Amino acid sequence: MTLTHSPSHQTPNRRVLIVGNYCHDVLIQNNTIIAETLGGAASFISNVLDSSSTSISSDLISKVGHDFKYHRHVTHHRPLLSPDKDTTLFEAYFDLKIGHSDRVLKRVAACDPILPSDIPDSRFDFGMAVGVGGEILPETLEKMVEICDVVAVDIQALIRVFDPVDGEVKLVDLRESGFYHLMGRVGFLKASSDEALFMDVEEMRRLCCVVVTSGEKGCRIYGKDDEVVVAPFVAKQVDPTGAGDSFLGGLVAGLVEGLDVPDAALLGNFFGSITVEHIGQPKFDSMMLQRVKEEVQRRKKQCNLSSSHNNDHNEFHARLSPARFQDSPLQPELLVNGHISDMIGSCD
Ligand SMILES: Nc1ncnc2c1ncn2[C@@H]1O[C@H](COP(=O)(O)OP(=O)(O)OP(=O)(O)O)[C@@H](O)[C@H]1O
Ligand SMILES: O[C@H]1[C@H](O)[C@@H](O)[C@H](O)[C@@H](O)[C@H]1O
Repeated sequence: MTLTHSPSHQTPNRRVLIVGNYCHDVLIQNNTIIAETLGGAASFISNVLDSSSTSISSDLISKVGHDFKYHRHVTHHRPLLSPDKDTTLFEAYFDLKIGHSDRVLKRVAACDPILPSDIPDSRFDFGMAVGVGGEILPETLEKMVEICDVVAVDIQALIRVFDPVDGEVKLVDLRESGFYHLMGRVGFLKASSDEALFMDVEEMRRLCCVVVTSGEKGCRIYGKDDEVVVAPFVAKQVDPTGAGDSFLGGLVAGLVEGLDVPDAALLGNFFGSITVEHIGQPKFDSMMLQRVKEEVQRRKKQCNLSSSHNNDHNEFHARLSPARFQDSPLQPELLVNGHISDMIGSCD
């Protein structure tokens, strides 16, 4: 996979298939529940795709249980109901940090897996395998790579295992995950820097485009022959939940629009940075979205006219930055990175 742009001949309304369960997220600090929100990578991703592009028509395959609380929030993408099951539930403990990770996650309930037969027998331009609680099976991913031209995978869908007693999320090496044999058929593999420790990046980049996100530092793209660091946007973080999901939504929105991979990843950084400023799903400002759409179209035109545009990457960042602050009540010069505890402090 090359990282440079080849003029796209895309048709409007490209079909994207998003596969992964919605979940209930409970955020906990100091033995206190700080927030309960709709979660699941699929929900964050569809929020970005639906708001950022008019050229995408997305199908979302997700399962929830009888207790699902957010039917009114997901009217565009109704989940399948597993009446005998609970909705997948994660508790995120922000005061139990281990190593580099910013929170300890426990899967307290798990809904049904998504089976190949739950996925339509139809063709898609793009597939996104974005499970959170082990709901994507190897045979599910196999069907996705068969029916989608390109598949983007979040490694969290493949390498998570769950403690049998308290549900704590642990990671296994990708080689031992049961998905390893499918990696040569995947287009994009996204991992956070913690998750990237559970794969051999040098090996994977020969099979697919690897994107490693690093929170406030942005991300790094590993193509077969080249490597690019993509700069972050400044944000005041109150809750990191969903940053990686919104990043992936922005990346795929950019790719579907015909941007090259680094530019699409910049769009990913953009939506990731907005997400950390909100608890739960961010609601994007309509003027900000309009500005982003205009900048994406402008960038596409610029790239189609020139084959040596890669140095303009910084310019795209500079043009998106002001749009970024249309969504924030804060002025750019006042923004510093903070943590969820800052938010809790201000709520007291
Ligand atoms: N504090 C921050 N400031 C600016 N941008 C951020 C920040 N945190 C995350 N981002 C953006 O979001 C992207 C994804 O974040 P991160 O690397 O934390 O993913 P993740 O660990 O998969 O997230 P999560 O599991 O919380 O959804 C980053 O590459 C970056 O662009
Ligand atoms: O809603 C969140 C989000 O989707 C995160 O990306 C995932 O790591 C969590 O498990 C989930 O609860």
